[in-house]
Amino acid sequence: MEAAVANGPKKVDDKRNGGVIDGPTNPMVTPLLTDLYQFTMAYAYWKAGKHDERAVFDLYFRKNPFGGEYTIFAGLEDCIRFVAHFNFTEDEIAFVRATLPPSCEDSFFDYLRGLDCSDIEIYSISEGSVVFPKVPLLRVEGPVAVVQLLETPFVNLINYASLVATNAARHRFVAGKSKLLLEFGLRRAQGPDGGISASKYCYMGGFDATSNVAAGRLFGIPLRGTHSHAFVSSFLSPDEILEKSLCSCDGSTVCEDFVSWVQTWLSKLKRSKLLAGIFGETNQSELAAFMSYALAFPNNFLALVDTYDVVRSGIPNFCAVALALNDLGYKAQGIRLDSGDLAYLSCEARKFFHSIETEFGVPDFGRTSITASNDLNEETLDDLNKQGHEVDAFGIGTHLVTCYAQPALGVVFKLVEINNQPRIKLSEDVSKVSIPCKKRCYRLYGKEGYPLVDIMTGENEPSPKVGERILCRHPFNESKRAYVVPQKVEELLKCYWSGSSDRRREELPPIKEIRDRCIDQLDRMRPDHMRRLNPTPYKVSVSAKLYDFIHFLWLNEAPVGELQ
Ligand SMILES: Nc1ncnc2c1ncn2[C@@H]1O[C@H](COP(=O)(O)OP(=O)(O)OP(=O)(O)O)[C@@H](O)[C@H]1O
Ligand SMILES: O=P(O)(O)OC[C@H]1O[C@H](OP(=O)(O)OP(=O)(O)O)[C@H](O)[C@@H]1O
Ligand SMILES: O=C(O)c1cccnc1
Ligand SMILES: [Mg+2]
Repeated sequence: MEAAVANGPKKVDDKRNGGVIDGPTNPMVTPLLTDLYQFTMAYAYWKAGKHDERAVFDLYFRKNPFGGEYTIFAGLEDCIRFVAHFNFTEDEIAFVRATLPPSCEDSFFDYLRGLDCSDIEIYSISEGSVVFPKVPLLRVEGPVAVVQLLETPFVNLINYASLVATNAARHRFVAGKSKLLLEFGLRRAQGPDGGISASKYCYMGGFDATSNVAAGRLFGIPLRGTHSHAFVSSFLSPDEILEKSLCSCDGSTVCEDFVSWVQTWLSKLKRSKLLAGIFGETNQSELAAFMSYALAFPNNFLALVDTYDVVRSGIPNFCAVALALNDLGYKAQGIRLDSGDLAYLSCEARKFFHSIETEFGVPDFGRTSITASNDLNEETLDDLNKQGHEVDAFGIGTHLVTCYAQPALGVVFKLVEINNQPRIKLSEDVSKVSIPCKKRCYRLYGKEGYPLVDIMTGENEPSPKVGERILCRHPFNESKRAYVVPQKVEELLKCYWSGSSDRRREELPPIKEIRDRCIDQLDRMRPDHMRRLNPTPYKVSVSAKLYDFIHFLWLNEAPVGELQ
């Protein structure tokens, strides 16, 4: 196994494109990360002399997740990194040999030994795009046995990535653009890879930062964090603080006894006009924890205020420390609420901060940041909005990273053509019938600049043209069709891996660029596709020619029943 994470992923120098492709982020992503049947099929293809037949597979999903009408496509870069490094080590070949029945011929393993993805071509929608059911996210072409070996890892790499990026985008949609969204899910994620992937793809889907340090290092994602209840409850009293001096922010003065200074502020607050009667004796061990944290991080003081009593202790204690820091030229960052009624408590905190700004003339104190966490999800965010709240930042873990509302996206990988012969997979369930042929896919935009419809055509059909009317048909429902005169036509599938051919491939953009694409595309969607309750389905269609062909092939392949 390659020690990719510890020593930095292996690199492949793709000279034709002037770019270096790193190896998979996770060293567990090897050619063995597949289902056994991919190897048994590879052997059977090989034995039948079919292994090099040129196959075309589409990777797509059938239904948008979370009851929505859109999905964010993520995971492409990991697929490309995987194919760029696809080959078997001797150990892996020995394991496959020991796993398959002894009757399998030796030459098959020589064949495996020589395999790589130089004969594979991958056309893909750009990562971070808004995508819809049935439209291929990836079209993978190459020798059937090799493409088949890629099925499971590709579906694995795209399924959760796209699901969690979509979940992040949906949380962003409800929270609103102005809120800071922090992903706090590592401890609750499905294992280390779940945690790392969640941090990466939540950032891609529109979160601002993660608490996951390893993800910050691997992907350059902004890191953020506060502190825990354990830190607060670990202090017993202010007497524990031995080093009490704090230098002012500009270094010009030293406050020799920060602890007493904070106590003085607390007394002033207790006696103040606007705050009188709100609180009495605050919890002194909590105050000690806040003071210690401020002494350690005077520029980044953010206090968790719900360990004992938010209004009677946490907020006044925070304010006393923040005001003492303010006297030394430091600006406190804010508070975190992690229990109770987050709408009510955030409003109480805001009132408290405004009163201090007014009474003590501390500029901007009223705008001190309020972070909320505790089992948040789309519904609670929506509810908080309806009630009215004063939260500036949300820390979200469990529901976000485990995709609590829907655990899988149901991505599939289907053969659509072999040796230039279109293939179809039939099903009693029409939504499961595959769309045959090597296809091109386009997004057509309307007058108002919104995407109107995605259309799939046969590979050799002329592309839709701006200003030219084109008939868009539902792939399976005869009566659903519409003419569209596109104002803009965007071809969706671009070459991201061209094997050893001379075809130019697209660069793999940095994660920040993918995130910007995602945010930008979501912004340009028609609002009724985006709403949470009963969103309008986005139309996915095929050309008239492809429609006719699908139904010709369907009739051709389906046996005619006989009534007795
Ligand atoms: N104003 C609100 N409207 C709707 N849901 C809220 C509101 N405030 C908090 N919540 C949610 O309500 C749930 C409260 O959780 P829970 O019943 O475990 O209480 P708690 O406040 O965490 O108590 P504990 O002190 O035990 O931690 C959380 O999921 C939280 O996100
Ligand atoms: O609630 P989530 O969306 O998963 O966000 C992450 C949670 O993790 C921490 O809780 P902790 O591990 O201390 O557990 P607890 O709050 O459930 O006691 C933090 O205080 C958040 O509440
Ligand atoms: O930094 C935090 O406040 C944090 C990080 C992870 C989980 N809960 C909280
Ligand atoms: Mg919690």
